[in-house]
Amino acid sequence: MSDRTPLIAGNWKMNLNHLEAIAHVQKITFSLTDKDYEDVEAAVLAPFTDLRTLQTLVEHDKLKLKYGAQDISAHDSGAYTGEISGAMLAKLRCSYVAVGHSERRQYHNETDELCNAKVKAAFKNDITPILCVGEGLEVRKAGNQVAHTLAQVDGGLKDVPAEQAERIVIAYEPVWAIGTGEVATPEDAQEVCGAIRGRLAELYSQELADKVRIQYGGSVKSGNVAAIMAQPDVDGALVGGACLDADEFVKIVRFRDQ
Ligand SMILES: O=C[C@H](O)COP(=O)(O)O
Repeated sequence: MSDRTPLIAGNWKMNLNHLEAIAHVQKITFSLTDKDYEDVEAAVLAPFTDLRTLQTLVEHDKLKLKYGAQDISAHDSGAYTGEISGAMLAKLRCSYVAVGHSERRQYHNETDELCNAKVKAAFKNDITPILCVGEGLEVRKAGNQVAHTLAQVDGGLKDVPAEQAERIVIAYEPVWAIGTGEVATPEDAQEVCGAIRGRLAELYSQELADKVRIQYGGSVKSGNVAAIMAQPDVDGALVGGACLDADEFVKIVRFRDQ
């Protein structure tokens, strides 16, 4: 049994404006008890426009729910219209930021090199990056999911020192399982999550690899989360669609009861 605290993070994607965010977070946090937070870390990754509201709500009501952003600029500041820097996110006390989500890789052509720069920007500002990796359907059909995903891990962690890498969260999200209802089997998730931990041991050390939390993402729901979380190298879930229903998200956080 590992001593890694599971991280259940809800990625709101481009949903919930700042007013809807208040109602949603109030519903979640009204349900979650101190006991829930003892066992599991729960977080939401919200649109940029919600973050100030979340900060105010969380700090004022002393909520234990963590929050973060869905993207970060690779740059510190300057003429980068539309981008949001790590320093800005840190000022809003974001704990986490997603880096290289497949939707950013697909629609914004984000490369491993850019993801690497974003991982470094997050650490520079003391924000924990959730580095998203995972293969598309063609790669899976060809049986190359492990090699493909490990190459993304290598790229994202290039020149990241051990004292930072030990705090990273890696989310394995097979693209074919995102938003499709097509969930990977627990064995599929374990195969790649286990390989990711093995690669971390090669790149750094077994001790470091044993500290890093590796999430699974892709059509996670209350009905399938327990079997996925039972895998030895799965330490959490990155939840998309199902996290938009507060009751469902709470059930996922309570995966041990499912
Ligand atoms: O970030 C979350 C993932 O993209 C999974 O989304 P999904 O749960 O809607 O499949």
